[in-house]
Amino acid sequence: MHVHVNAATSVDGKLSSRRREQVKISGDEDFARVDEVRAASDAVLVGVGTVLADDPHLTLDDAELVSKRESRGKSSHPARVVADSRARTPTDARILDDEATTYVLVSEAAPADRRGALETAGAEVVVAGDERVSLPAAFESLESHGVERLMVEGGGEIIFSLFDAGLVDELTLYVGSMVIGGRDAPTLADGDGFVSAFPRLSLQAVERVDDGVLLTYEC
Ligand SMILES: NC(=O)c1ccc[n+]([C@@H]2O[C@H](COP(=O)([O-])OP(=O)(O)OC[C@H]3O[C@@H](n4cnc5c(N)ncnc54)[C@H](OP(=O)(O)O)[C@@H]3O)[C@@H](O)[C@H]2O)c1
Ligand SMILES: Nc1nc(=O)c(N)c(NC[C@H](O)[C@H](O)[C@H](O)COP(=O)(O)O)[nH]1
Repeated sequence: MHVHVNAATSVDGKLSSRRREQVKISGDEDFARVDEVRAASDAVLVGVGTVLADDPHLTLDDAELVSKRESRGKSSHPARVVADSRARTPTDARILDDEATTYVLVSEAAPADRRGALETAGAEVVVAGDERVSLPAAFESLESHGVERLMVEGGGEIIFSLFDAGLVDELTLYVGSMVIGGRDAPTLADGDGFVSAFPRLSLQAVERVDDGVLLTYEC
């Protein structure tokens, strides 16, 4: 499976503010590019932290991209995936509407009633891992459902885990020309952080987009 992480940060590496509320870092051109990356993917993944903070929809905004997918025999939108060990996704989350298939990756620790509630709300629940979602095992399961290209839209906890597990193939990072600051504001890669064996990336392209910079890396 090809795993493409896309994110937008401030110049100081923050994904949002210390309030963990969504901050519009990208401009129109970058959001249009994000829509194209979504359209080229079989599924789009976020961590449950992003679902709780942003309540994202993760479908395509551009009707032309929807028709192009349909003409290629694909579903109208990529599937949506949330990594959610304890099945905390609210049943009224926007990702659980019927516009696209939604997989909720949970661990064995997820309470049975929460799993059931998510299934009733239309989610396909995938169990992988004991306490926390095992990303390698969950990705194998997604592959068996036909997911060959996976886009990851954050946040910082899940992105760290993906780098830690060596699962990232490509990173596109939009750096907006703004400072967010705050020692408790989420960054591109949070988790425990690395103290050695830092993942090294190979810079492929640097491009001016909106009033910021788009960096493309092979990982
Ligand atoms: N600017 C951007 O591009 C962008 C993109 C996305 C999000 N954001 C911002 O980022 C913030 C949310 O980021 P976040 O770091 O709090 O949340 P996150 O990475 O979206 O979700 C983290 C949660 O995912 C769950 N998870 C399940 N399996 C995991 C695993 N193997 N490794 C790590 N986590 C796993 C954990 O909860 P359980 O232990 O309960 O499973 C964890 O707390 C919000 O402020 C949002 O606005 C910004
Ligand atoms: N590329 C990007 N630039 C930003 O400035 C920003 N704040 C996000 N944030 C990503 C986060 O996951 C959002 O929740 C989804 O981008 C919302 O997706 P929807 O429009 O609801 O489909 N992503």
